[in-house]
Amino acid sequence: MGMTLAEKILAKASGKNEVKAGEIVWVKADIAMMHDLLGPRLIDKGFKRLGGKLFDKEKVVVVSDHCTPPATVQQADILKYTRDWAREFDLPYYYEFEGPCHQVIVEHGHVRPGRLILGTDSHTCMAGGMGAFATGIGSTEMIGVLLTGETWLKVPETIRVHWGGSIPHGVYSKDLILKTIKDIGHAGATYQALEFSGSAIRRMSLDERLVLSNMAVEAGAKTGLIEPDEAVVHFLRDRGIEDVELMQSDKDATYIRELSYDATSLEPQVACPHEIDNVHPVSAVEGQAVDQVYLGSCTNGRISDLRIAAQILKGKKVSKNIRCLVVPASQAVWMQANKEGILDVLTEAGCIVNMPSCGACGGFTSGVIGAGEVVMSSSNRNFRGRMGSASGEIYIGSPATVAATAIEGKIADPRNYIPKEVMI
Ligand SMILES: CC(C)[C@H](C(=O)O)[C@@H](O)C(=O)O
Ligand code: SF4
Repeated sequence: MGMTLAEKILAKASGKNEVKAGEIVWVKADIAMMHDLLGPRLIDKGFKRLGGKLFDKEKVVVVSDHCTPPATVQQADILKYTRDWAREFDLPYYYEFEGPCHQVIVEHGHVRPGRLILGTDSHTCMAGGMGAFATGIGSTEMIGVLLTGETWLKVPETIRVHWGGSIPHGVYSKDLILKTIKDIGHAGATYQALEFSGSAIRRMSLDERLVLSNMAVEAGAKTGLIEPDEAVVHFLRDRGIEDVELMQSDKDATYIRELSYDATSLEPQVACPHEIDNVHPVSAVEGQAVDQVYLGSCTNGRISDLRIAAQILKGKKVSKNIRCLVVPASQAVWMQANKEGILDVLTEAGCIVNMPSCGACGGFTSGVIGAGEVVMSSSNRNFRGRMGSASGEIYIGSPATVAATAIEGKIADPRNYIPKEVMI
């Protein structure tokens, strides 16, 4: 019987020829990833009590991103703890101040098609956009992975999400995933995998694909996969990685559910407070006043996102009534944006460019919101208190919607600001 991509990767990770949804398998991790907040400081005691020997330090990646730069003494202590731990175990892959872990592990070539990636963060699923089976696990579970390199997983059923047609002017992958989550619901794909397919997805850049897989968990999914293709091969080849296996779902694979859309008629979408599936077309919320806009995060802080924002904001000014924070998703993105003059364009327009970090996205550092403040954000979550005060309100949309909103100080339709010929 045919297998889905998720089943194929888990078959490989469990050393079997075939697995099927519902089966419980022991799997070997190709990468075990932790970050500062849910990493060493939480696992160290238990890990050492059980022997304290890493299964393979080449497969362990630690990224300090949530507490960078530290806003409190407690965060500074967490950073120091994490750094000391990485030194104690002589980890070859410890990254600090480089940006959110999910982006950093992609850029450094740890994410490859067919790999099983386990991380102590819910958005680990982002790596599925490169054709890996990637999922978040708890810190306690990570102790077992660090000691043995293994864990058990139930093979998930797969929902196929097909986006045919072509994406219209002013609409982006963020709009596709918001519409998808609206229909599935924020818990509608619990313990299932999403697999994105169709002509609209095939034509997307890797940057755009990663937005879809990043947000799979917002529908409750275990992971979000996209069949890897030449774009992934080129990306890895640029990083000196040649040996890339392009696995695909079999034609006769079984899906638990199939959703089919035509992207051609999609409008920009906005998730309204306080749930990510409370999604409406931008026309329904246009004019809603905001206090802050935030362009960043592992969801939508990549170079293509910054390019879109710069196209919209070039020669214009951010509304005087708001703060506009721009946070590149990594140091590499920051440097590329600098080289292209994007940071100048954004700064001249009145944006504040912060260092790559989880800071404002999760309400940890630089950029938290106060009581009753309203934000338009390019990130992935809008529950109460996510970015600071529990009485704040968060709207989520594409980088283009965020940039257009920055100009008006009110939620705005990006299609009014993008020259027709500019598409990514
Ligand atoms: C801090 C952590 C619990 C968290 C996650 O796991 O997703 C964070 O990265 C987020 O985006 O909310
Ligand atoms: S969603 Fe936000 S807080 Fe979570 S890893 Fe990404 S950037 Fe960091």
